[in-house]
Amino acid sequence: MARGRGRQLTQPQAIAPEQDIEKARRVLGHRNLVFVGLMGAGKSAIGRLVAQMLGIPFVDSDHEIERVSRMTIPELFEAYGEPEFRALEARVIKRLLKTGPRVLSTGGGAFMNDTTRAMVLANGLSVWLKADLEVLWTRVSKRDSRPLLKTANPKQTLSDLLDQRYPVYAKADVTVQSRDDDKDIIAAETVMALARLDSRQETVSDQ
Ligand SMILES: Nc1ncnc2c1ncn2[C@@H]1O[C@H](COP(=O)(O)OP(=O)(O)OP(=O)(O)O)[C@@H](O)[C@H]1O
Ligand SMILES: O=C(O)C1=C[C@@H](O)[C@@H](O)[C@H](O)C1
Ligand SMILES: [Mg+2]
Repeated sequence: MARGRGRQLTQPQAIAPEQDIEKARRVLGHRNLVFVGLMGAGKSAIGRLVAQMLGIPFVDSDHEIERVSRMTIPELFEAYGEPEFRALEARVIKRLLKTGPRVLSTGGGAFMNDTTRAMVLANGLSVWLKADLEVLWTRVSKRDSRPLLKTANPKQTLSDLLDQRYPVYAKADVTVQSRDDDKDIIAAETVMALARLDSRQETVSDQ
């Protein structure tokens, strides 16, 4: 009993308040909650948890691309190159955005594509999971499944991508800091950030 209380006291943010979950669902409506951000930011891991918290389905565009093409992402890059991959990614995301509500975690480059970004901004609610280079590097260096990081100096490549992409990811509707805290905490913070959008709408319509 005492142990249970202790856990609650040390991790209070890991559970979003029920009224915030309700507000977040209301804000989302029938749209997709679209996670964007660099490789390793946690779009897939946190997106899945947020979907569980909101009680809505989860889909990952990288997995969906692999499912429809019956190829892995490294194989697609190898066989067709990045432009073809981006075109396929845009088609898959366009289709996924038609069904909601759900959580859609995208591949790291999806929101950089003008067509995909315009579709996401028009039809979804976007969340940028923002993380520091060191956090990202610790995570992505554990696996070598990212074709864009198959370079002579992958950490420098990741740093360059961060410089290029962060101004564009910043166009997302909401930004949440991803860091080495418990994944449930980051997921709960996302839900609470969505709930705050609902309060803003109420404030505006009340005036
Ligand atoms: N808050 C966290 N604490 C610890 N590990 C985390 C956290 N968030 C994510 N991770 C881990 O980091 C790794 C990368 O996360 P994930 O695959 O979700 O990133 P991603 O943004 O989907 O990357 P990609 O663009 O390559 O698909 C995974 O092993 C995941 O479990
Ligand atoms: O950041 C990127 O451009 C990518 C991230 C991954 O999720 C994959 O979509 C692919 O490896 C490209
Ligand atoms: Mg992912």
